[in-house]
Amino acid sequence: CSSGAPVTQPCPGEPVVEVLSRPRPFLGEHAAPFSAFLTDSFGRHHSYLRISLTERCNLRCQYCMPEEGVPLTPKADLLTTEEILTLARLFVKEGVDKIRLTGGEPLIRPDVVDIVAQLRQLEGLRTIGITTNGINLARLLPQLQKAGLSAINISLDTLVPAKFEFIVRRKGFHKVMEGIHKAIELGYSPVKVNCVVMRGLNEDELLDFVALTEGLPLDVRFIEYMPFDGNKWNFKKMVSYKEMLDTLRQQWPELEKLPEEESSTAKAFKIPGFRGQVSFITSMSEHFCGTCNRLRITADGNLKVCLFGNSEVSLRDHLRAGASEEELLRVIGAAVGRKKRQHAGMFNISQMKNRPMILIELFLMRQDSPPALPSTFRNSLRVQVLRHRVSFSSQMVTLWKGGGVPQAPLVAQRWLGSSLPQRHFSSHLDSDANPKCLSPTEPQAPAASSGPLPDSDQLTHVDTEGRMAMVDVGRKPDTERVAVASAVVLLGPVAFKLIQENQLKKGDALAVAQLAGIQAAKLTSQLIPLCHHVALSHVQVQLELDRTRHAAVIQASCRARGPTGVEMEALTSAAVAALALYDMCKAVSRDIVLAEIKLVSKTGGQRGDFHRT
Ligand SMILES: Nc1nc2c(ncn2[C@@H]2O[C@H](COP(=O)(O)OP(=O)(O)OP(=O)(O)O)[C@@H](O)[C@H]2O)c(=O)[nH]1
Ligand SMILES: C[S@@+](CC[C@H](N)C(=O)[O-])C[C@H]1O[C@@H](n2cnc3c(N)ncnc32)[C@H](O)[C@@H]1O
Ligand code: SF4
Ligand code: SF4
Repeated sequence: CSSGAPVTQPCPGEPVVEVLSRPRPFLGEHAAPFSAFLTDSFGRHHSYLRISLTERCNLRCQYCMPEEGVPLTPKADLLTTEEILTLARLFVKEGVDKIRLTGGEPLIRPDVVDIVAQLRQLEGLRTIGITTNGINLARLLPQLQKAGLSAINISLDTLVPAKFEFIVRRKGFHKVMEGIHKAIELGYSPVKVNCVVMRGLNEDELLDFVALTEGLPLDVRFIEYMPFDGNKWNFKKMVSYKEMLDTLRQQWPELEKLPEEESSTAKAFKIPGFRGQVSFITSMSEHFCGTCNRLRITADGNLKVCLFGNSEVSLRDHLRAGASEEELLRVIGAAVGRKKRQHAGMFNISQMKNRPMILIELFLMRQDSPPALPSTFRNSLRVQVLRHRVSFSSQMVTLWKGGGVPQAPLVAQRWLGSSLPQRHFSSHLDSDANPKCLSPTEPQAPAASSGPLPDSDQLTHVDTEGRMAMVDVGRKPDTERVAVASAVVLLGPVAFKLIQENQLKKGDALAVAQLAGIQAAKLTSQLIPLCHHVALSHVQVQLELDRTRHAAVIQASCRARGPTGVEMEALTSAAVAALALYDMCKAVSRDIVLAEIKLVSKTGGQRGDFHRT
């Protein structure tokens, strides 16, 4: 999940979950072993870290960003500069020697020059690169170069200004060209130009792009169009590497293949006598996962071990919870250890959920919206039920006002089900039956019914006539509530090994259990009869393998601001994640024990904090 409440430390007395030792390639007598934390179970060393500096962008490229835009993470949830540098320092200490700053558009982050300058101080970091759309490049490059920027990749998908505006939905062609020339002038070599090739859009410009390399020291890189949420990827729109190569060879039969660079995304070629070169990034038709050395940190602080994997872990939450370096490394090591051998294949990844590209570098789409909704609506629908009130994202309002989905209020109400009385809903519609957009920071509407608070010596779940009743929490003050619960699944050696190697026939058990836990937290009020519906602001479920016990240790953490706590959400989440793990493994063993479901900590309630000792 993208979100995640501050993660608590393992409790004293809890079993220590060790990082699994992974096979390491032979390194020679004198070479220092590469960090085990950054080595995955296939022996790949992750020495290249991509950090997204922002989710924002001054362009709107069709292949990267859904037309209706992307919901942005609140600023407070994005990594601060200090957090970025702390993480970078840690990764570099462990052996990362190349960092690429990306985004969104990294050059719209106001302190980008300062970030480069501070990264430059990190001993062991050999390359600091940026991937940019080039709009602000000419202006910033001199300062960036002085600060220590060593490599530049610039995106440009067409050499026709009018087409540029169509593809990126903004103006700016000439600024990008100016940026490219500035990079050449300042001595960057080669200047890499990234061109995403889409059939019917720009595949007719391949030769024009190659022609640029005759006189300029460019590496023009043709990129196969990749599928991400909301980018309308379609196999027919993708132009494969082989097809592009054929087109080039017809014009330049002498095209020469250059030696492969280790762990590079690109296959490079050169036309003899040309100053520059041409490359192909073949993520779709010929993946290069075997030599993958990349990790990513998203702008909201999640570690994403694979571009096409949707498993993420929040380093931000661990940092903010005061995790020590060792604890952070343990979390990083566990995530790297779970990295898959390769991506799931072109067609599978086009079916799976992943962030839109602009946010990769979690936005977990609501997956529980009713299937009857038109997909554009489903993807952009963001409705929050904040105890007795409903708020809609501005994006949603635009859609509505644009007449896209006139039945939206009804549909949303159906989605929310009967849990929300009509009056609460309609009070947020204006006289034209359009929703009023309330931001989550606006004062909350008073609770609809707020009877007396229960007496402390009264049974809280029984009314004065002895019937079952929910506690009325309407008058309790809203406070920030966090609860963490855990569960242990004793898998036995057979299921443990299969999970560890991700070899279960049913698929990635840890990922399924994690999602089940997140879903369960959201559904708690529907499962536990007298439990209130709580508008959760974060749910995080983490699973780690404990080799000593052949167990999976689950930790679920829930956060909400409100008058009632979230321990039931955290407990339900951990319990259901454990059940889901059982379900994934029952075909290989029934000797699986679900154990130790317990509350680890709870903060923010009137009765004081609880920490299990
Ligand atoms: N499959 C896969 N493709 C990637 C990954 N990182 C980048 N790419 C592809 O490479 C393209 C260009 O990305 P860049 O930001 O220029 O990064 P790069 O290719 O790693 O750049 P260099 O560091 O110069 O090698 C992207 O559009 C992707 O198609 C990755 O981790 N996995
Ligand atoms: C997400 S952008 C971020 C950096 C910067 N804003 C830029 O455009 O260069 C990083 C790279 O991903 C590429 N990209 C984005 N969406 C893609 C897609 N669907 N398929 C292939 N490459 C994509 C972009 O062209 C760009 O080169
Ligand atoms: S590819 Fe880069 S420039 Fe284009 S929308 Fe995505 S982040 Fe912005
Ligand atoms: S798809 Fe995943 S494993 Fe493959 S190269 Fe990209 S990040 Fe690495």
